[in-house]
Amino acid sequence: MNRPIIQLTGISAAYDRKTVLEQIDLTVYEYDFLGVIGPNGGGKTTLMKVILGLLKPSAGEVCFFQEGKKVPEISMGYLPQYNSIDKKFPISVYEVVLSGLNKQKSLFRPFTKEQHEQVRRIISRMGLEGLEERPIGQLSGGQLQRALLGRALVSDPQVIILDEPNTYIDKRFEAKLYALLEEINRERAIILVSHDIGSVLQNVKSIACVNGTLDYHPDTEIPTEWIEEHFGCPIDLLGHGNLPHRVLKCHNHTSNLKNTEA
Ligand SMILES: Nc1ncnc2c1ncn2[C@@H]1O[C@H](COP(=O)(O)OP(=O)(O)OP(=O)(O)O)[C@@H](O)[C@H]1O
Repeated sequence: MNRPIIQLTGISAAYDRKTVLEQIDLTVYEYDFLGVIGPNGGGKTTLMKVILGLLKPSAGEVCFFQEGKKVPEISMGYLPQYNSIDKKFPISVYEVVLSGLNKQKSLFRPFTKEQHEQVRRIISRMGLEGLEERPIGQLSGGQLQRALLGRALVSDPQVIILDEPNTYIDKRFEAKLYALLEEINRERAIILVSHDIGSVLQNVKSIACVNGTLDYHPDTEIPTEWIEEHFGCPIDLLGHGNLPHRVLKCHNHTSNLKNTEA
């Protein structure tokens, strides 16, 4: 078994007085490919914000590990939700990818030659050559997603967190995206938030279902009956391959925080 890199223990999170996540335990391993699924508003993005350190949990602990030793932080790349991106922002593909290195840049110093080379390598790996100077507002959904994936990857982080990377891309590009993610997963862990349970089950190694609480499944050998019993979230299941198309029933999480004021 690979070693843990991220460990969440007893995590709760709230906005103002509204509790969104309660008593979450989760371990992410080296070279893990964790699919995070759950209904709208279930707290998936909030969980990612807690992992990224963008939101302080109201309870619990987030620990990081490197080569089996506890460390204060690990490097993480983040691809935010498509609808959180301002497509009118006047920034080119090259600048978007380069911005993924901001944390590694010395203050008041320009980017180094090596950093620019790294940006060019990633642009080529993402299949975006020739589009370097194009403003993001003039990209297709798939091209923009690849630019954002390049931004998440350019710093060579230990884990990348992708929040709905398949939004607004067609099924043909989705297959390419998963092929690319499989390749990336040979080098680092991936946490993938997605509504598309069918694709997630086919591509990831482990599953976390988030709906206020978290239901973890260490593999994806999940029988349909198990999905019905445990994943009973009101999510559209867009089935692929052997998975049937169905809309799931009510969820079986131990608590429903939707209307709970902490
Ligand atoms: N900044 C915020 N301030 C107040 N409430 C918030 C904030 N962000 C999210 N929420 C609320 O927290 C709950 C969980 O939101 P979150 O975005 O984590 O869910 P999600 O599972 O990622 O949803 P979706 O699938 O729709 O992206 C929702 O009820 C949402 O309205």
